[in-house]
Amino acid sequence: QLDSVCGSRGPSFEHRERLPYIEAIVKETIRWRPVAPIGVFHSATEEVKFQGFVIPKGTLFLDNIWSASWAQSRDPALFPNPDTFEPARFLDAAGNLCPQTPDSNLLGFGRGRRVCPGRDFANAGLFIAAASMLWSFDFEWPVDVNGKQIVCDTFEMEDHTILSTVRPFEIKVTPRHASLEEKLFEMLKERDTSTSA
Ligand code: HEM
Repeated sequence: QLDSVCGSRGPSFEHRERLPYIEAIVKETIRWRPVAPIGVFHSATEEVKFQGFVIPKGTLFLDNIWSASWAQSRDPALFPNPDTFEPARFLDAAGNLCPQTPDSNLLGFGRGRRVCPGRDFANAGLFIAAASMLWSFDFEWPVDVNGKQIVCDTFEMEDHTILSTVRPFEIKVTPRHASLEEKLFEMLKERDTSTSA
């Protein structure tokens, strides 16, 4: 899809609507491994009574996004084989984004009035990063001296205060186009000219 839509010029936001598989990769990534497990701190601006509890003014709250999102994003009724990374679950038989699949935006970006206001910007950034990397390179697991693949355990997560990522891992990266470096510089130059014009 990337090669037929973007050809030798590389992906840009103009291609976004015609790259539903890349959009599906982004949605599946947000579902599969939410990166902000506890959201950000909120505080009660006044005393709140909730389900028999009195929450004093000034109480700090953290939304347990990991637990809520994880439980929801692992629900096999919503997402069959939930532990498998499967972007196609967000596509219909014709390969278009499928509105029936629950939106993973609801899983990784919080909820309610304090839902992440940067989610469209984040999704756009993830789209262009995924499209550009996959257009530019092939990615494979490296092999050890016996030719056995060294596969990263994607359940081994690391905490970084409010963020959670997989541990550092190695990957073999091979350019998919001749003279890739020159092509990438040309693309950047073209975009600089079109944005400054
Ligand atoms: C993949 C990228 C991102 C993820 C997964 C993410 C996720 C989240 C989550 C889970 C929250 C907490 C919601 C809550 O506590 O209820 C949040 C809050 C927030 N995010 Fe993001 N975010 C991302 C990118 C961004 C970007 C790019 C921006 C800004 C350009 C941004 C700005 C904010 C702000 C300002 C809040 C606080 C909102 C509030 O408390 O009212 N985020 N984000």
